This record gives sequence, structure tokens and C-alpha cells, in this order.
Amino acid sequence: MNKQFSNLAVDAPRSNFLESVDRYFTHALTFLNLPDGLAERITACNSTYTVRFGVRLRGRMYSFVGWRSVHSEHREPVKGGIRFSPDADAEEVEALAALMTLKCSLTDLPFGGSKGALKINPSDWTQPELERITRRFTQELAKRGLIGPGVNVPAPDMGTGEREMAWMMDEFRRANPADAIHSRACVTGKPLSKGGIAGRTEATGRGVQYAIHSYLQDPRTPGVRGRRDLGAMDVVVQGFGNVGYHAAKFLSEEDGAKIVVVAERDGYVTNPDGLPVEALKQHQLATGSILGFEHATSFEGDMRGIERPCDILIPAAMENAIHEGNAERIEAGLVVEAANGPLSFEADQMLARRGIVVLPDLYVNAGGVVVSYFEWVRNLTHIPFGLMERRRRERRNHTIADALEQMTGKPFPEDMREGFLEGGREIDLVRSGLEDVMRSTWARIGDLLEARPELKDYRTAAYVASISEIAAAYEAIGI
Ligand SMILES: NC(=O)c1ccc[n+]([C@@H]2O[C@H](COP(=O)([O-])OP(=O)(O)OC[C@H]3O[C@@H](n4cnc5c(N)ncnc54)[C@H](O)[C@@H]3O)[C@@H](O)[C@H]2O)c1
Repeated sequence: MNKQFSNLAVDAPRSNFLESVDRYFTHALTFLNLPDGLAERITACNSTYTVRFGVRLRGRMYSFVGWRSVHSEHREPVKGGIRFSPDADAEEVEALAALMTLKCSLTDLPFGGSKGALKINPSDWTQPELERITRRFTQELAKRGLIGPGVNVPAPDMGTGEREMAWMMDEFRRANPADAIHSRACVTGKPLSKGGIAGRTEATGRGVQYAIHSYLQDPRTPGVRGRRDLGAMDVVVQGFGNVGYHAAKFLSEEDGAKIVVVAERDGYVTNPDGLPVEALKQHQLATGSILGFEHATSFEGDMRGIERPCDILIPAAMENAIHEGNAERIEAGLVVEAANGPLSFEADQMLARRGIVVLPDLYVNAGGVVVSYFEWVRNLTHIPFGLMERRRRERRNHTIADALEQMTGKPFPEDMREGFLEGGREIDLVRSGLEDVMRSTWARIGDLLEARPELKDYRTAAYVASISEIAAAYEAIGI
């Protein structure tokens, strides 16, 4: 059995994550003039289910506990990831579900918010064992109507990925043979061969990159200590899993940013000239840790990697990474919340007092749910996204080829015409769709802050924009 690791930073107080989200909510509500009772209706979590089940493994019965919380059903289905973590609890799941409601509303996706967790350390179990546990968990969720294409649609989160989503989808399908045509839409983040969509795995990291681009390219923002050239910036990343790895990869390989520190739960690695991100990932996959990487200095057991001076700090691991105990020691110009809830309410205020700009989680990490939405739509419509775009490009490119023929008076070579027709692949559409949502959502936050400077920061502006939409939806249906 593998060594047991907790997700919590060593010196972090035990999560006051739900309290922080409540306080952000309450703060934002002071800028909104909502009718009596509506604010409480929006803030409160609608329901949280605890599921307990046993699975016979290794010759004995093991008991597991998990949660699925539904924060708001003002739009259905509700949507949100499922995490596998030894530190999970009901409060954490409720806070994450509330953030999902806000995130979907902010990005104008037709979903309410939900979230789930199973209290488990995945590395304690073999793959076949994990599969049995995940399938049993899915049965428990299905029995209570907590999974289904039109009611509640999970996705990957910390400790889960496309493998777990494939198991969940398969289990749901078996239980619902009469609705097999729609059942692939019961979860998103599936492998491509099981109805997944190209670009979902890296979507959240890609969204983090687009969020940073949107911020730096907006002349209304202060940039990072007045600078806007990502190619000249030092970046520190905490958490080298799905989100942290992809964000680091795109920022370094495509934008030329230097990833100077990567921090993990067993310590951190640093290289002032920039870490080769892909090589570091291969090292982590091969050895189970980022430590000991040959192109870096390793600091084993040291959780202060995020305190190293940098231009941009990207916490991409877990909630409460920056708290009252370490906020004064953060030396970044911009903090980009790739994880959910990485700053406690107090830490957020402490950074604001020191002039450190924060891009909030409900905007920064929305890329995952945006691309999940594309996947869900495609599973329900059964139309491959590339198809129509390919037809459009074919028509356009035939027209260009015909025009060239006319201009030159020579036939356009058939093999070149074929090459010309390549493209329109799903990944291009997913990426441009995601970029469009991230940019338009940024414009929405920036416009609101410009119109209402009393909101002061991007988080409050994002909360106010989001809550206004939810309030309008509740008022339309009557609470
Ligand atoms: N996966 C998604 O699509 C998605 C979407 C939106 C938000 N998020 C959020 O992003 C965060 C990371 O999710 P993920 O999917 O990348 O998870 P993951 O499990 O793939 O990676 C998390 C990484 O963080 C590391 N970690 C855990 N505790 C740590 C600690 N105390 N210090 C440093 N590193 C630590 C883990 O070892 C792991 O490598 C979570 O807050 C999650 O809710 C994920």
C-alpha cells in the first residue's frame, strides 16, 4: 500500500472553505438589492446527500462514505465534479457546489451547481479495486437520482479523471438500458472512445491560460506590476496534477513564461531559468514524485514553494492553500486561482491590502465546465462538432481553389485541393469555443468593475455578475 498523503498543506488550518465562500457571498450581496428572502434562497445549499456503502475487497468488507451536494437547481441539470480525496467532507462538498452554481451562471451555461466527493485515497487501492468502489458509488448515486443526463451530471475533479468517468458512465448505462441513447451524457470528461470530447482533459489548464491572456490584454487592468509580457514573467505553480500541469505547459511552451517553481504535497522543485514542464511530468509519472528531478533543485517536505518571489502564482492544488498563516509571505504580483477556493477570505483581504491582484476561481477554472458543456451537448445531439465546420471549410476552400484556377487560368492540383480541405477538427472548435467564453466572461467582469468601481476587486465583480443572473432566474420561475 502506498504512503498516505493528505491534500492539506502542513501549516494550513483545517478547511474553513465553506465559511470563506459564505463570506464572499455575503460581501457581494451588500452590492445587490435583492427582494426579501431571495438572498438566503440563493446562498443556501438545496440538499446534501451522504452515501455509505460497503465493498468486499481483499477478503473483507470495507466501508466508504461519499457526498453529493446540490447547491442550486435554478437551471437543470445540475453540474459539478466528483473528487476522490482522504480529506473530503460534507462542508467542502457544499462549498464546491456553491462555486459550481456561481461558475455556471457567470459563464452563462445552462446548469445549476452540484459537487460530489468520495472519502478515499486512490493510491491505497489497485485499479480493479478502485473500479469496483467507483461502480458501487455510482449505483448509490443513481438510486437517489444524483446522476443522469437531465438531472445531475458529474465530471472529473481532484483524484479522478477520464478512467473514473468511463466506469461511472458504464455503470449508469447498465442500470438504464431503456435510455441508452442518452446515457453517455450522464457524466462528462470521458475518454474519447466513450463519448468524450477532444480537449476536455486539458480544458481547465487551457482556460487558466486564456484567463491570464484576457487579464493581461485588457488595458483597464494594472497588468502584473505594470507589465504585460507573459514571456518575461516568472511563474510559480502549486499542484502538478491535471490543472497545474496543463496550465504550466501551455504558459511555458506557448507563451514563453518561465515556470520557476512547481510545488507538490511532498515538497517543491525550483529552477530560476525555468523548468522543462514536460520532462518534469515524465519524471513525476516515472517516480511518483516531482522531487529528485535532474534539472532542478529539490526541497523535500518543504511547503514554502508558493512563498518564493514571482510575477504570477497559480495555486492549482486544493482549497485554503493561502491562509492567514502564510498570506503575508506571498510575494507574487498576480495570484491566479486555478484551484477552487485556494485563498481563505482573510488571506484574500490581506493580499488586497498589499496590492496583490487576484483572479478568482469561479472565472479562472471555468474552462473545465465550459468544455464539459460542449461534451454534454454533443452526447445529447449525436452530431460530431467537426462535421458542420468541415463542410463550411470545404465550401470555402473549394471557392478559393476555384478562384485561383480562374485567376491563373490553370487547373488547381487535386492533391492540393485535398490538403486544403483538412482541418475543421473538433479540437479547433472546442478551443475556439472555450477561448470565446473565457474572453467574453472576462469582458463581463471588467465592464461591471468599470461601471461600479465600488466593487473594488475582480472576485466581488464576478460574484455580483453571477448572483444577479441567478436572482433573475429565480424571479422568473417564482421562488
Ligand atoms: N480537473 C478539472 O477539470 C478541474 C476543474 C475546475 C477546478 N478544478 C480544481 O483544480 C484543483 C486541482 O484539480 P486537479 O483536477 O488538477 O486535481 P489532480 O488530482 O489532478 O491534481 C491535484 C494535484 O495537487 C497536488 N496536491 C494535493 N495537495 C497538495 C498540497 N498540500 N500542496 C501541493 N500540492 C498538493 C496533488 O498531489 C496533485 O498532483 C482542485 O481545486 C479542483 O477542484 C479542477
